[in-house]
Amino acid sequence: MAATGGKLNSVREDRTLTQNLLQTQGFWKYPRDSLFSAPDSLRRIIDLSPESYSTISRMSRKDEPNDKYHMVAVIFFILGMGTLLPWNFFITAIPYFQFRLNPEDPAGNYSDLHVNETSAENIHSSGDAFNFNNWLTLLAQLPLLLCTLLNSFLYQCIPERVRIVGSMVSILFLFIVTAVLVTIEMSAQSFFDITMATVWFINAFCAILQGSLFGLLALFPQKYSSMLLSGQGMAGMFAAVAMLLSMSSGADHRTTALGYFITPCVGTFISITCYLLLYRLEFAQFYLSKSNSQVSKNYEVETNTELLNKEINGDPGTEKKAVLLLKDGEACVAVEEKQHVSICAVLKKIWIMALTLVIGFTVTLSVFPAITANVRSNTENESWAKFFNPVCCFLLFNIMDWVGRSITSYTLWPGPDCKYLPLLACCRIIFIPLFMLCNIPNHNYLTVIFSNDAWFIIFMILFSMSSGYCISLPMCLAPKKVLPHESEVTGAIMTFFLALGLSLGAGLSFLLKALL
Ligand SMILES: O=c1[nH]cnc2c1ncn2[C@@H]1O[C@H](CO)[C@@H](O)[C@H]1O
Repeated sequence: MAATGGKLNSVREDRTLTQNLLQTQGFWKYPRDSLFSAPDSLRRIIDLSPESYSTISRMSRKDEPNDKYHMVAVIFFILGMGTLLPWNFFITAIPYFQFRLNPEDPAGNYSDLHVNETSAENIHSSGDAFNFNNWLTLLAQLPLLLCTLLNSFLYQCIPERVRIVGSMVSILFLFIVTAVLVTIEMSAQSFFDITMATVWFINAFCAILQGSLFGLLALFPQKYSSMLLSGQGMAGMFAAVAMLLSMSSGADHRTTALGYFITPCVGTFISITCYLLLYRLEFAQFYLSKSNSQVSKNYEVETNTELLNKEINGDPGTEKKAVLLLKDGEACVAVEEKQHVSICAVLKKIWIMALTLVIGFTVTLSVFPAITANVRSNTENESWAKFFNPVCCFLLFNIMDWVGRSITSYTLWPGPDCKYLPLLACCRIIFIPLFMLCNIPNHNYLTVIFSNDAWFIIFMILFSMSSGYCISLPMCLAPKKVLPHESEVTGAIMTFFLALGLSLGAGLSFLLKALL
């Protein structure tokens, strides 16, 4: 009895010591080296076999690999780009698609689209009969919503490698189809139908890819998630630069479009190679092996449960269990609890963030790109008019969106407890009428008020920067509102609301287009 009392006191001492060091995620965490110095008494209580102890010692001290040349970080950046290449390459090529859907001018040069007054009007009178921008936005975002839901079931029955490689190979195939379509002559209706089917499937695979990659990232330290998000932001800039390069090549519209669509084929191929390479890198293998229960068992040692559980539970017979394991390369004493996560309880805590995210994406997608892609320059300068929309709409949006997202690395104003976040996000609704009153040819009901190009540029800078910030802020704040064991569910809920906001915005764009 006396001996037991002594041991419990030691645990208490160690717990205070380690709680002072670091208390996160239900883990009493020991910085790697302190496990082997400070908690001797605890090691006595934890019934550690010499074999297990040496495994942990070897793993945590010597065998934890480095991310050599930041290879794994770069790979996640490229994979992030890969997930948003389809969406960005399709929206940036809107002028090309509008040209193909304009049956009255099949031999024209789509690079001249913004210069040639007659051509631009044709696009609005005939090409837009298909409502191309709106359908493109809707048929890209709806499968995202559906497949994000589907992926939450698929992950149980299809292995992650099959899902990731399978979706990337399918995306590559569909991009090849899009590039081949450039060279084939066909009726506008057939071209529209095939393109829309391609957009639907390519974005469905993209959603599975995105969901699976986020699942994979849960095994890696936080830094790697930021790399993937940065890569996603870069995809839009990549598409805009590819469009500008192909337009400035001076080639005819077919060659220009072919060159443009071959770029994402190469990009997707590089993404597939990078993903396969990931499994060969020691650093990645180290984290990926955590998903393999066989391997992780090697690093998890059950403790002298009866004794320690009495201490952690207060009374015996509850579901808590003490284990020694490795987390992020550090040896930890963890209290494993069977904690039941209620989606409703999590939703109650994060609904303000979820609503802000939905409003942010709804406002953005309601006008970008469906409305903004139609804005034309009102200058006489031909070269400026030709590059106006690709530069001031797509390139500018993607750069400033990325800047807005990056601001959240420095400040999270107005903080997690602000109840007015959705109201702040609602302020962005003002951009909807502002863009609708810009220089868009063939207004039906509205008139052009902001005809000067400078207005459009100013609106675009404010709109895209606030968009990036409004989207990134709730994504960063939501995990701060929940308990550590609820963070995985929180991530899944926020991904669902992200897709919901994108789809609502895409739907709303039809209404706004009709009001133009
Ligand atoms: O699948 C997606 N996941 C995350 N963000 C997306 C996705 N599709 C579009 N956007 C975001 O929507 C805005 C307009 O293009 C951009 O911020 C882009 O990153």
